[in-house]
Amino acid sequence: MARILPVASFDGVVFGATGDLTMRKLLPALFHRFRDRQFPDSSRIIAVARTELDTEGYRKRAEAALRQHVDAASLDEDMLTAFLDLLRYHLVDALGEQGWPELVASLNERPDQVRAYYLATSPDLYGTICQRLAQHGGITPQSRVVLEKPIGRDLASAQAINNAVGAVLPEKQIFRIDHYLGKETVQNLMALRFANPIFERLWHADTIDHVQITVAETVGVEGRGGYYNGSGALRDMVQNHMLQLLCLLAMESPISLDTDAVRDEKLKVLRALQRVDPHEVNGCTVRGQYSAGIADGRPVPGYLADLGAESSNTETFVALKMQVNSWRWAGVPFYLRTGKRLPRKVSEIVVQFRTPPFSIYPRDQHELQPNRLLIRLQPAEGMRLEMMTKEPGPGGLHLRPTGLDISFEKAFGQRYPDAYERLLMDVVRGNTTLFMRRDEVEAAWSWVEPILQGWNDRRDTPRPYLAGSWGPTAAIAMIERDGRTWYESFD
Ligand SMILES: NC(=O)C1=CN([C@@H]2O[C@H](COP(=O)(O)OP(=O)(O)OC[C@H]3O[C@@H](n4cnc5c(N)ncnc54)[C@H](OP(=O)(O)O)[C@@H]3O)[C@@H](O)[C@H]2O)C=CC1
Ligand SMILES: O=C1O[C@H](COP(=O)(O)O)[C@@H](O)[C@H](O)[C@H]1O
Repeated sequence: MARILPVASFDGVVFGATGDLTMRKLLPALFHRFRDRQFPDSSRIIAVARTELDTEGYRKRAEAALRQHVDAASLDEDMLTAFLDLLRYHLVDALGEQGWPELVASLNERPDQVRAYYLATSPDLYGTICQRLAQHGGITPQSRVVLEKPIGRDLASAQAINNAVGAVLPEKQIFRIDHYLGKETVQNLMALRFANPIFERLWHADTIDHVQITVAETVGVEGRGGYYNGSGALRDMVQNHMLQLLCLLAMESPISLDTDAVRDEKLKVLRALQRVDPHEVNGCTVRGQYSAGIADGRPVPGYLADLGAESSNTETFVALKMQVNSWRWAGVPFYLRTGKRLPRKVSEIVVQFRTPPFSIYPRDQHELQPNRLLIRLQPAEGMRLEMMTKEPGPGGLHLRPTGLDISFEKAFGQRYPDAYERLLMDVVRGNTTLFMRRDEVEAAWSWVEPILQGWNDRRDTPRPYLAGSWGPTAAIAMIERDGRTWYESFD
């Protein structure tokens, strides 16, 4: 069983409490932590939104969401009742006056309590919510604010949000969440690299041919079109999750596990990314938008039908070829791809090692060289080192690729907590290690912006791809032009 490190009693305030993220991710995560008695029942979870509800009405919505999103084996009825008792609802319009005095008065009944404000709303509201909280006396020395990604939609809006929030709270009390950093398998990337000298010796342009990062989803836009259509795959997934994965793969070893030591090294990678000038987007980016096809074995509509729109220039898929300008990575391409309505839900990293031009083995055997490390972030979390082995038995020499496999479930024999479970508890602890620092967010936007500009300058439209396919064929062409191919593990 995983070690449970209890946290202090807290007041958690969720703005956006009737939304998809709260119902599908935040409440289930808090329930699991409560069920494991990681926080005391003197804590309060205060739900905030505009919808006309009272606390009883909100508890009913929360119960329905928990019954839908928490596995039945974990849904102990007594625990569920006790958890729902922690919930309170406040009707507050972030842009209006209604509800603010009552909300803050309720919170200030316990002025010394750890107070975590989770902003699960559109990023446009982050500054206003923080300013209103300050105006009404809701910011205390024990207050933290959690900002969901993407923070803004470009560098300027990100800076404006960071300035507005930073005017109310110091950096160490601002938690910019990227839930991928809460995934155990993502945290394990640092252990893989910096706790295993064997890999650190190989982690270099001399031995690595290229790296692939795939974050594939089978879902479509799922009713989130209002947000997603203004975002697209580049802002939604690359500017945050995938660049964070790339940072952890490419960074130098931090001098310690101290929060800023780790974040300093990630920042260096973001600043070393080869800038894609707007006129270069064609050669190193591919955009796609899913059309009607098949998902999870059933017919599904295309993005426009999901959106209820006649047209949209929003990409639901993006593939990129990137370079990190450092001595370690010079000349090693990083291929990234992410999309909705792809054939499988999988997040996977492939480190392809170089195959030497010479071998003592026959050429037809030599060319089979897998010679790669697979890191499966989800599902079936684990790793596989693919290597050549001699087929047993007589009849000449035959080599076969096989794998050295680690299944984290088998190795550790326990439930993997959802990323939000760990991150929410770190917010209560005040531990910002697994959160993004302001300069990281802004450096990521600085790299993404010229690509957005290039697409805009070219009036680029996303290529259609069948739902259930691996995206536009141009994404395959992009990597195959370099004599490589996307790796698709089907186990
Ligand atoms: N959903 C997901 O899977 C993920 C979402 N995110 C991020 O989380 C945030 C929320 O996303 P999501 O839950 O999908 O969005 P939704 O549109 O589902 O929910 C938005 C929430 O904000 C509330 N809200 C809107 N306007 C106001 C206002 N003026 N005052 C107070 N509350 C308001 C809405 O409630 P009401 O209308 O009742 O006021 C609703 O609860 C976004 O920033 C998104 O990028 C990040 C990762 C994943
Ligand atoms: O942040 C987001 O992530 C989810 C995918 O998260 P995962 O943990 O299931 O891989 C994605 O569906 C959503 O569009 C995006 O906003």
